[in-house]
Amino acid sequence: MKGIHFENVSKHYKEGDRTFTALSNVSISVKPGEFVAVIGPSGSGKSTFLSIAGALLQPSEGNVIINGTQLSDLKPKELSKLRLEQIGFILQTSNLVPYLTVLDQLLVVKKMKGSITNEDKQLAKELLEEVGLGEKLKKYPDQLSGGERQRTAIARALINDPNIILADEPTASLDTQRAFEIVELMKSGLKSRNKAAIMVTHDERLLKYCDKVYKMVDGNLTLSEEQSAVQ
Ligand SMILES: Nc1ncnc2c1ncn2[C@@H]1O[C@H](COP(=O)(O)OP(=O)(O)OP(=O)(O)O)[C@@H](O)[C@H]1O
Repeated sequence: MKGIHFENVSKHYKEGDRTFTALSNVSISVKPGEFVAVIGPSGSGKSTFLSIAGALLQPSEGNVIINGTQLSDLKPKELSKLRLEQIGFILQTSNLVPYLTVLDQLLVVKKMKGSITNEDKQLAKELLEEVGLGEKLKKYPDQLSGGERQRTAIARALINDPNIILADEPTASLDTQRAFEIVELMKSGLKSRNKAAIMVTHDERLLKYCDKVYKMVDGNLTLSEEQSAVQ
């Protein structure tokens, strides 16, 4: 089973002697090449869902399967390895390391897996060129615009050739034009590489770029009826 699959996943948080259900029986499959959006009001469970998809948080019940591997079968070390190799994260504020250049933001991810080869450097440069940052390899995050920082984050998410891309409000800090550019870039990057991608967003203008739109309401995930057309 390629891609990412949730089978009846629930997450309960303990609050004193009460239990709060943040995710309730969520089932979803995102296949390679599919770009899925999850929308929903604040507090509906989107971050909890994305954290579980990214193997950062364990579900209380149910199974998460990434490329055929059931996450509950893995030991902590194996989970970290899977996170590094199979999942690319793009976060709201890009989370770049302030003292690393654009090129090094990508290479540091490679370094986590071992030493950096010339091929790694070549690949990092190619990815940065693809996202329009070929001229900015030596710049630091504070020398970049918000859109350029998100472009760096997209290239970084792709450097290990992960199967799954998870994006949490990737356009939150951008104006409309930049937001569209970033989502178009994400879409072309993941479609050309056949990645399964999930984007959590508040911004309904971005849904036209997605193949399917799911709504999260009070921890329940349903396919939205106003599903966007496949581009
Ligand atoms: N560690 C925690 N302990 C207890 N409750 C939590 C915890 N994390 C989240 N919650 C609760 O679970 C619910 C879902 O939270 P979550 O952060 O997943 O929502 P969200 O849809 O991402 O919201 P937002 O759009 O505001 O980021 C909320 O009611 C939140 O208060």
